Amino acid sequence: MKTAIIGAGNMGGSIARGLAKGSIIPASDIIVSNPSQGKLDALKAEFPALQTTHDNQEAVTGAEFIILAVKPWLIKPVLRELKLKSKQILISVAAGISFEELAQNVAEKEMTMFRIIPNTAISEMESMTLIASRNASKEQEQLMLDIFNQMGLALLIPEEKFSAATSMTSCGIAYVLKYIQAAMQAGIEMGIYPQDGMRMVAQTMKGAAELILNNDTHPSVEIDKVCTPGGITIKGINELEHGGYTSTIINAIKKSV
Ligand SMILES: NC(=O)C1=CN([C@@H]2O[C@H](COP(=O)(O)OP(=O)(O)OC[C@H]3O[C@@H](n4cnc5c(N)ncnc54)[C@H](O)[C@@H]3O)[C@@H](O)[C@H]2O)C=CC1
Ligand SMILES: O=C(O)[C@@H]1CCC=N1
Repeated sequence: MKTAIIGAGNMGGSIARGLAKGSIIPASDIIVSNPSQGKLDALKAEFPALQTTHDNQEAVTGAEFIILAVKPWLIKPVLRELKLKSKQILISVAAGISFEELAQNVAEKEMTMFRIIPNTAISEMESMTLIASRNASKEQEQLMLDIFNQMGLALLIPEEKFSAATSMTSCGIAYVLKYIQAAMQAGIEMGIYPQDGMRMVAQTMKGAAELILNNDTHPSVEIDKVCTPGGITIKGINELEHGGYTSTIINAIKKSV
């Protein structure tokens, strides 16, 4: 399944690496296009079978999948220059660019399209990837889920839920990292070295995520297990609430929509 990736930045580069490491699309089927050479050289050094080019049209010619991973404001000009065939499958990574806008910029308006939103943990094969489809068969949807489930966890959702879910997951990873940073700052004030604190908090966060994902439990159940009546955790939990923790997170996630 020849796959063209347009843009070799954070997303395009990570998707190329994830695909090449996975078992569905071999590296020799992947061609990545980018204007500058450095990122292409880095990809080629890791996966010698992968092909690279500076010419977007050369990349997409004959490709079954075309993954658009340029900045949102470049989607329109890049798409308008491409000559796409009705049988090709267009996959856009651009946040905030609707199927309707994509369709307006291609000749084949009814072609199969997907929108995907990974987060930056895709570089670790631990992305939460959102997928929406347009004019796709069940088999094509399943293939997309299979591909992106190899790079973490993938979920197919309707396009109208995309911006809310993007805020929770793709922007959300920055909010989660912000918690790690804040907890580290507290540790530093109390004499914990930043490098030690970073590992302590990151492993704590990974453990919290594993508790939820492995047991299908609810955060309130897990929080209850930590909070000994009259103990120390509930003092911190109540302080978080006095400081508007829950409300601030709700507002932050809604602000990014
Ligand atoms: N960074 C993130 O966390 C996420 C980004 N996205 C979306 O992914 C898309 C790409 O974002 P990033 O990878 O972060 O940006 P980036 O700036 O790291 O990568 C974009 C790449 O496109 C290349 N490029 C520029 N003009 C080009 C052209 N005419 N043809 C081919 N390549 C060209 C750039 O040289 C660069 O390597 C954006 O649309 C963004 O909304 C989606 C989810 C998460
Ligand atoms: O901040 C942004 O616009 C991009 C899209 C989702 C995550 N980062």
